[in-house]
Amino acid sequence: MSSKLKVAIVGSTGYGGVELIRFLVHHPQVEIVSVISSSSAGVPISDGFPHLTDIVMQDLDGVDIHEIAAKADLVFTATPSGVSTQLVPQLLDAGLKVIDLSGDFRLRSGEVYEAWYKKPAASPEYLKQAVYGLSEVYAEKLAGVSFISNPGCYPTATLLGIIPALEAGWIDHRSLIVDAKSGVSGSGRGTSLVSHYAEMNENFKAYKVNKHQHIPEIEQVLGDVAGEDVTITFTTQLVPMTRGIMSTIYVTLKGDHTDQDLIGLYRDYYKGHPFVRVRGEGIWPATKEVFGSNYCDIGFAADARTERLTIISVIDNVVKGAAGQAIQNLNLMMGWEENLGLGFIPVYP
Ligand SMILES: NC(=O)C1=CN([C@@H]2O[C@H](COP(=O)(O)OP(=O)(O)OC[C@H]3O[C@@H](n4cnc5c(N)ncnc54)[C@H](OP(=O)(O)O)[C@@H]3O)[C@@H](O)[C@H]2O)C=CC1
Ligand SMILES: CC(=O)N[C@@H](CCC(=O)OP(=O)(O)O)C(=O)O
Repeated sequence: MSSKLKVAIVGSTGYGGVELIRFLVHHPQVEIVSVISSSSAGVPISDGFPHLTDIVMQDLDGVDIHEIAAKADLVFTATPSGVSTQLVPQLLDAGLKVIDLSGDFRLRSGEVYEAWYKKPAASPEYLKQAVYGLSEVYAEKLAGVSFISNPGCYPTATLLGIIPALEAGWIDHRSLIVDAKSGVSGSGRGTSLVSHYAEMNENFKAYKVNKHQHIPEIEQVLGDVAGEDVTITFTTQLVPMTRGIMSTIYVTLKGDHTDQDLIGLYRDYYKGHPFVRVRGEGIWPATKEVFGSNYCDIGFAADARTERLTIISVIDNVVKGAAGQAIQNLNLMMGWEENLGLGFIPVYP
């Protein structure tokens, strides 16, 4: 009998699900017992994803709660928002641990969720069970819990870039402007006009400006850190690349803080957390430097002339923004080393 943790993945045919498989196959404490699809049950997963040939040869299972509970200890739900709302409560009631990658359980208020996602919210009873899994910030709260709500991709890059300076009182949160760009895989595998090659190639496009569903998620966490309401100006843009998010943050500095001060502050804050890397003075991170990895890389430019600070934070949206952080959270939940199964060097070039 294997003593490994038995995990199932719902949404295993999506970008987040397939990336979970890529990492979990090498995780020393985990066995993937079920890869699940609501539309292709019975089909070998390698039929749809030939890159898994001879590596993962399981047939896809259907979404059957009793069957999942009979096989697994923990379920990753890599499902679209609106699906997890219904699915996760059933999994929890069946005694399973859950790590949900969607936006359905990140916001504490169901009313706020409905206002931004334009979908019915999960019931408050389950919303309050979710622990928000921004790994480096909430590591201690994640140990031993049964239900983690994984952060959004834009919030991960943005919050990791802002929180140390906000907590130290070095920035004026009323002046926060976030200019964020994402690769196209951020919109999932389903075909849409957005990801159509002819629409996206040779194009650079803003969307959901000041209306993006990740705004209340970022504001909720920053409000907790600041101890008062925080609002941000937030522009999201689609870049013609497959993976990667760059969040460029502009904020007014409180006091005379140099790049070296900021580098020291952030290195101290993230000490012991291997996946946040702080660049040296005058070196700003690029999305390629984290491609395929769980790193979040951060660089600074403090400007004494304008009294403003520019923070640049990059992640791979499918890894640190989704599957990688979900596995990091699994490790924290189970009391394992934070980087177990995630020790990949970014793919370069
Ligand atoms: N892509 C990214 O960079 C990020 C994604 N996320 C979030 O993670 C989640 C997954 O995203 P992503 O993998 O990109 O999305 P995809 O669209 O690529 O995949 C979603 C998967 O969910 C499955 N699914 C759809 N409806 C149902 C249903 N009713 N019941 C069970 N499964 C269903 C589909 O598979 P099938 O039809 O086979 O069931 C599909 O493959 C989303 O909530 C997304 O917002 C979060 C951060 C970053
Ligand atoms: C490029 C792109 O389209 N990205 C998606 C991110 C979706 C996502 O991660 O959605 P939730 O976290 O809210 O579930 C978007 O901007 O809506």
